[in-house]
Amino acid sequence: MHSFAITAPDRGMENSLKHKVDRKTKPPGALGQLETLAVQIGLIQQTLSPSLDRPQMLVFAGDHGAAKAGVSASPQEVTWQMVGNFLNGGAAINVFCRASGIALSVVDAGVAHDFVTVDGLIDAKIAHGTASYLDQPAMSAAQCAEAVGRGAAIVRQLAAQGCRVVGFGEMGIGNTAAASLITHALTGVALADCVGRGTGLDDAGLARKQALLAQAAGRWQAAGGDAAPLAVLAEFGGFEIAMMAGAMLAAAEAKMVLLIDGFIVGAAALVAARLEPALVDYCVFCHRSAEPGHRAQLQALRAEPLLDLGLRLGEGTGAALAFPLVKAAVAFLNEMASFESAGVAG
Ligand SMILES: Cc1cc2ncn([C@H]3O[C@H](COP(=O)(O)O)[C@@H](O)[C@H]3O)c2cc1C
Ligand SMILES: O=C(O)c1cccnc1
Repeated sequence: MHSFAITAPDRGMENSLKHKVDRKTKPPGALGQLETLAVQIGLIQQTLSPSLDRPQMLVFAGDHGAAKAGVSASPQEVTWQMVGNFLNGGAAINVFCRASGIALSVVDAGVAHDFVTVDGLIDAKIAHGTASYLDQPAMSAAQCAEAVGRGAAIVRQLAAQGCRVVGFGEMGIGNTAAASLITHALTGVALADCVGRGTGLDDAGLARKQALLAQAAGRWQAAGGDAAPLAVLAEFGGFEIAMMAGAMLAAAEAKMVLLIDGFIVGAAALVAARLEPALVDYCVFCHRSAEPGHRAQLQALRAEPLLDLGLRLGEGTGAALAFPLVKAAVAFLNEMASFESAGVAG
């Protein structure tokens, strides 16, 4: 397995950063979570004047064998069709990345479709979709390791180009189901509390999804219930989640700021953080998803998300929407007057 050298940022500068924040022309603590964010980013970059160079969104796409069994309200073809929409600039994530000043690339981690080569699409396809975890592990250990490695390689290339902040998004019909199983297996929270309506299942659809996922969790338990992070990842998939986990590990290793989106990206972050706990120090948890299982992830990671807008879209939309706040945190640290420089008593 790949290894990643991830250490928590050195806290030696923390007091200087806090002092800089406290000397700004405002009451102490008045910028709330933005103050915590400014200190976090200063620590990640080990500077009192951080900069968010070359922000990049990576949208990882993959298909799920279990999608055909009816774990989603939407048909599997929507995955590749939405990839086309991303490449044409028409999806929500395109709009929000443009609005927030983030470049966007799409990664084919394992979509069940053959794409033509185009700008903006990174071909890292492991296979045409995973196997169904209703019958067997979604992927082999070798495929899982390959996905993690390819995700890491993509981010290392970005780091070499000077990217300091990377957002994570995803597309894959059926991937809320995979995220639910991963969350259940890694946190121990009851499966029923980790399963939600995804793209919009009705009550009968939700009951069916619950039953199918209980079957999958039962098969895993019967096979020994190995709860090691990579075992869980290979068991339930998907390729986009595995590739994101590798990309996140490489991003933390490169001391980038990681913008974590909602429930599915959160499942990848949970896997990565179980492998390398210091990863969370590099993560900005951008929003709280309306998917109920997101709560279990955030609690397990002791994360306080920036936004709570009732979003349940994925694609990286919550991360792109939160990025202006991240920029604002860095901007106030760099640009706001201090009591001394402004001649204000404080
Ligand atoms: C048109 C459309 C656009 C999307 N963009 C993101 N998702 C989101 O929905 C999927 C997960 O939900 P489930 O597990 O229920 O399939 C993922 O692809 C996710 O990114 C979409 C879903 C649809 C239908
Ligand atoms: O929070 C998410 O990532 C999410 C929720 C529902 C559907 N797709 C994604």
